[in-house]
Amino acid sequence: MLDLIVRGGKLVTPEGVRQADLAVAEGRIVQIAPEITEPARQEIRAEGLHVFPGLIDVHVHFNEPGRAHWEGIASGSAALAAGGGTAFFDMPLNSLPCTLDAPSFDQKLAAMRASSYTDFALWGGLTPGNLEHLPELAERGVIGFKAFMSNSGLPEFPPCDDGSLYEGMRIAARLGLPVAVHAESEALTAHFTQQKRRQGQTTWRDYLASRPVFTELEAIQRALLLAQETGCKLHIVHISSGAGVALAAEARARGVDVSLETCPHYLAFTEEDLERLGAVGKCAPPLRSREQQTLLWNQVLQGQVDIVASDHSPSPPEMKQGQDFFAMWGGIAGVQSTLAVLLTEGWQQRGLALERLAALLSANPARRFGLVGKGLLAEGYEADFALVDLQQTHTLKPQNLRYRHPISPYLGRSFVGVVRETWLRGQRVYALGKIEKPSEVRLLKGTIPFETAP
Ligand SMILES: NC(=O)N[C@H]1NC(=O)NC1=O
Ligand SMILES: [Zn+2]
Ligand SMILES: [Zn+2]
Repeated sequence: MLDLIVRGGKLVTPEGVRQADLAVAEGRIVQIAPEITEPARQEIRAEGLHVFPGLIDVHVHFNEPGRAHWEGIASGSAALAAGGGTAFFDMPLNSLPCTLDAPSFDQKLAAMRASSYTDFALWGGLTPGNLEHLPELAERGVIGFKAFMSNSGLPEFPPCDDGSLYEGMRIAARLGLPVAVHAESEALTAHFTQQKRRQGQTTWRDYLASRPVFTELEAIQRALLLAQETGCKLHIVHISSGAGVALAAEARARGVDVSLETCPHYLAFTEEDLERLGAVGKCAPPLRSREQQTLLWNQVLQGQVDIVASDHSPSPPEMKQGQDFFAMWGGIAGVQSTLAVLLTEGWQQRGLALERLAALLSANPARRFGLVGKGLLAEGYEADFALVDLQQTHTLKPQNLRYRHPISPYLGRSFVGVVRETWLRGQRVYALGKIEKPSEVRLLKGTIPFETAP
């Protein structure tokens, strides 16, 4: 007996969109066919709806333990599910302690198991002070190591100097795990920041001027060189500029093992929007010019960007206020809106094919990080999916947001598509505004072997 049949939905598969029935047993997709006649315990009618693979957001900061007043695992993962997501990779910082060794990993894992509505993976931190702890983090099952090349905004997570990044990449290469970098030059951004602040220039325009595109390019270039030299798998998070993507794509063409991530906010906003958004739109790297955004969109459409992730990094409202733009928290709250942004700005407005959209949000994250059985609507894969009505539109209101604080640059914006339901391994976790706890959530580990020859 089957557990579930999803009837007559338009399935978004790598081969394109096709209308079919989808059958689930024991949490997996067991059959996809024009008409499934076997009996099932439950049926859902999906005629007129699209069925997307569940989003896998490889970049969020849910900040728990320690800073649940900024966000939280329950609120953050509920927001993800409300946006069609079924798994997230939590960053090793903004939580207290940061995920820098085995005990802090264990603490975060316990918090995740207690509160998450979806599956998850954990990034371990790579900082100058924890190189000797990388092997124990690998044994625990981190998905990779995250390093900052510039100030993280938090003293407890210091950036890597070149030497530490090089050594960390050597260790990561030996362990078979990727290194993710926040690529902005500390030397240059610190220089421009001090220059501006010394002159009392602290507006949003001054903040933009302190982090020009070339400060991102310089760090990307250096990370690529170090990855090439050490043989480490590199993932560049939140590339904000078309120029940055071009640089990394060139290196990939020469054989560097690098994956490229951008975020919905770089695709949805430009620097001119900062005047209106204020601190709600502050992030690092910052929003870019229309020209850089156009280039970035073309690269997304041409398949040069691998992954779109939210970099959801909110703070309490009081940290987003004041006169000094440099002093405010930098981070965008967006984990609930990724699919909505790509459907509207990508599919509707720029002709991004739905199967390419699903590759950016689900299949590529699963493939790059070795999540076997995740990220596709195909037989044998886990039954993680979202039912989406593309006939409907919606305008994002504060009461729709499931975040700890109802703050988001997308408030008031209209989007095509409404997520009706989200299912994790054959269990409904979200339906029409209501969130439900699944019987089990899992720590996802990559299948890359972490003990390879030295
Ligand atoms: N610490 C932290 O979450 N920083 C993030 N925020 C942001 O805008 N960029 C980041 O790297
Ligand atoms: Zn970052
Ligand atoms: Zn981040």
